[in-house]
Amino acid sequence: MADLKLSETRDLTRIERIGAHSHIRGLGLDSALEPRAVSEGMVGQTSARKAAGVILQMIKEGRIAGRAVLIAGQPGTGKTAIAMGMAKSLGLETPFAMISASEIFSLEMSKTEALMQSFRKAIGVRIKEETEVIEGEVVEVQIDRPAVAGAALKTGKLTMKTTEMEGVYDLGAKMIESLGKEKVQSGDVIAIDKPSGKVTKLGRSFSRSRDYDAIGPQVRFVQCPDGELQKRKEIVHCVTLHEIDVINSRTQGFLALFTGDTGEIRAEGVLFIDEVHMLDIECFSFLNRALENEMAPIVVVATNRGITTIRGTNYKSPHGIPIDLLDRLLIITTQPYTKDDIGKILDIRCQEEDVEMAEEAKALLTHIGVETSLRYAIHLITAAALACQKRKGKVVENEDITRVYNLFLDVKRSTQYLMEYQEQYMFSEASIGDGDEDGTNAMLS
Ligand SMILES: Nc1ncnc2c1ncn2[C@@H]1O[C@H](COP(=O)(O)OP(=O)(O)OP(=O)(O)O)[C@@H](O)[C@H]1O
Repeated sequence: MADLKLSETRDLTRIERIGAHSHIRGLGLDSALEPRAVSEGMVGQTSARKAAGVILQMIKEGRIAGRAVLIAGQPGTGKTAIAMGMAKSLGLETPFAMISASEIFSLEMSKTEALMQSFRKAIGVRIKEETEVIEGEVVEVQIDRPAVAGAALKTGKLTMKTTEMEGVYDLGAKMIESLGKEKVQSGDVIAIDKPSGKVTKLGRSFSRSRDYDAIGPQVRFVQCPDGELQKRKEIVHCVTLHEIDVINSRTQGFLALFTGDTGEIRAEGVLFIDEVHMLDIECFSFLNRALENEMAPIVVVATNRGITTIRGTNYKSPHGIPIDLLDRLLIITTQPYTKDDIGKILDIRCQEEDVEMAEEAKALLTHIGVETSLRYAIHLITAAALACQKRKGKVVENEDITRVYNLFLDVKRSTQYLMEYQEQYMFSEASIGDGDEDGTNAMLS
């Protein structure tokens, strides 16, 4: 008989972002790195995608050290989408950290400390563990009730089997609790991680498939495992250095993470710094050095600025990036979208947001996208779906699009509105023109 001990474990879960780029699943390239027209959520922007694909190839061959990537292009031309596509193509587990350069300037941390933290969020460590598991079909869970309520801790016995053997294990209170939490009953196939005592339900044994009617279609049936009940199993987790820092700052943190024999393999990660022109000269010099470190993740920066002042200096430079750093960057440019591309991206977003839209309404929305911006048109999808829901409709029609188009202003109309009513706003140019240099009159009125 074996004794099962349960030590406290903390699951590391990352919060998945469901948002603007959730439809991007890769770069949509074929095996020859040629971009497919519409693939993995990606549309158009072919030369930028192809260039990104070549960079991925360099990453995979380990030939990118000391360099980084700059994606330059107008707002809303898919710079973030391409960076996301690169990260997704590197593998689902690839750490991808995204920051906007202005986040670095927080009060709690120094700029370089904050930059360092984001670097650590993008460096992954794959931890290979070999642990002992007990895997088999549950024959019986027997729990002894204490004679007097609350007098002693609960104990019990767990009988498990494989196709070749059967074993009985003593249960302690914690183990009983975790079996209860997973609602384990006889006929279930489970795995128990021995060092931590974590119980995972793998499914129901095929021998119980006649119970099917009673339990419903959501149950997964699996074969009763063969071989020994107790096995050594290899488990691979991918955690970032930042997650390790966080766990490490808690007591007993490391123990929870490293159980059994561990080996480490480093995983490539991607750090995406948006609005890179917001970094200042000190951060740029930090980046220059950090890129030379062999642990550095792939750094992809993006900007929509042209020739502008480098923050913290009086000098101007392309994209507001110092020439020495610029020289290390592989530069990809994105181009404005055609009407056809905008239509296809909107179509993908409708699917992603589960919104059914009539062809005519799609054409209208595409037209709006061309006249205003892709982002604005994407935002109208959810709003139009809500308008449709309100009138108890199932399919978004022209009327819903028109309604939300009139409710929410795009940049052009908002500017026009301000031009017409500027004297009613604080600090408006009009009040400065009137000789009220600091705008106090406008503020007080
Ligand atoms: N080629 C594309 N295929 C599919 N979706 C795209 C493509 N390009 C952009 N999108 C989507 O359009 C929206 C706007 O694009 P994105 O945020 O990538 O633009 P950006 O160039 O980073 O803008 P900014 O300069 O304002 O940061 C996002 O929801 C993005 O996922």
